[in-house]
Formats: sequence, structure tokens, C-alpha cells
Amino acid sequence: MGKIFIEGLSVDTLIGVYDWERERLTELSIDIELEAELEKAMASDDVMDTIDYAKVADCVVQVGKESQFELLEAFGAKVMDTVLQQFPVQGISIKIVKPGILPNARRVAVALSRART
Ligand SMILES: Nc1nc2c(c(=O)[nH]1)N=C([C@H](O)[C@@H](O)CO)CN2
Repeated sequence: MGKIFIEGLSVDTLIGVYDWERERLTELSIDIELEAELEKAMASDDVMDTIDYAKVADCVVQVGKESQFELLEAFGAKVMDTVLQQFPVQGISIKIVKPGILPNARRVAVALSRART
């Protein structure tokens, strides 16, 4: 078993509770941690034997393009379910950062995780 990380992935999506947030896209920054079996790729040196992090990143960007959630929590659930569906990972943890949304905080974030059942 091993881990693959994608850090600071920029994802534009329609998200937010308030009317003004639903008039434009918001740029989120997402950290992703994937738990996966990496022994085969360690031996073969072949990208076909691992989780291609470029494909995971494209998948998450696409989820952002297609979704219109109010809450970071609901968006995060969709991201995790989609990655678990499309890639042979054992588990996924994500941190979704929404910068500059509160006047008195640099950023807000939620951290979520799911394991394959
Ligand atoms: N736990 C959460 N709280 C809030 C969220 C959220 O996604 N999760 N979102 C909002 C608004 O959309 C925020 O971006 C602006 O205040 C408020 N609280």
C-alpha cells in the first residue's frame, strides 16, 4: 500500500450558500490524498500499473465544472464518490480550501475522508 498526493489543485466551481456566490464561479484549492496499492508500479516503472495522478486531477476539475453545490461538504462528497468510482483506490482524504471568503479569515476549509467499503 502507498499514498499519492495532489496538493493545491485549483478547481473552479459554482459553490456557496448566498445569492452573490451563485452569480459566478469560485476558485477552490484542493489537497487530495489517495491510498492505493503501489507495489506493482514500484516494480514495473509503468504508469499503467498505478493511479495516474494527472487523470485524478482532471477528474476532480471536471466534477467542479459540472456541479452546483451550496456546501463544501456536499461538493467534497461528490469528489470522493467520483474518484472512488473511477479509480482503484482504497481510500481518499481531501481538504477543500475556499480562500478570501470571510472578511476576517484568510481562508476556510473542510477536511473529509472515505474508504472503499
Ligand atoms: N460548514 C460550512 N459552512 C459554511 C459553508 C460551507 O460550505 N460549509 N458555506 C458558507 C457560505 O457559502 C460562505 O462561503 C460564505 O459565508 C457559509 N458557511
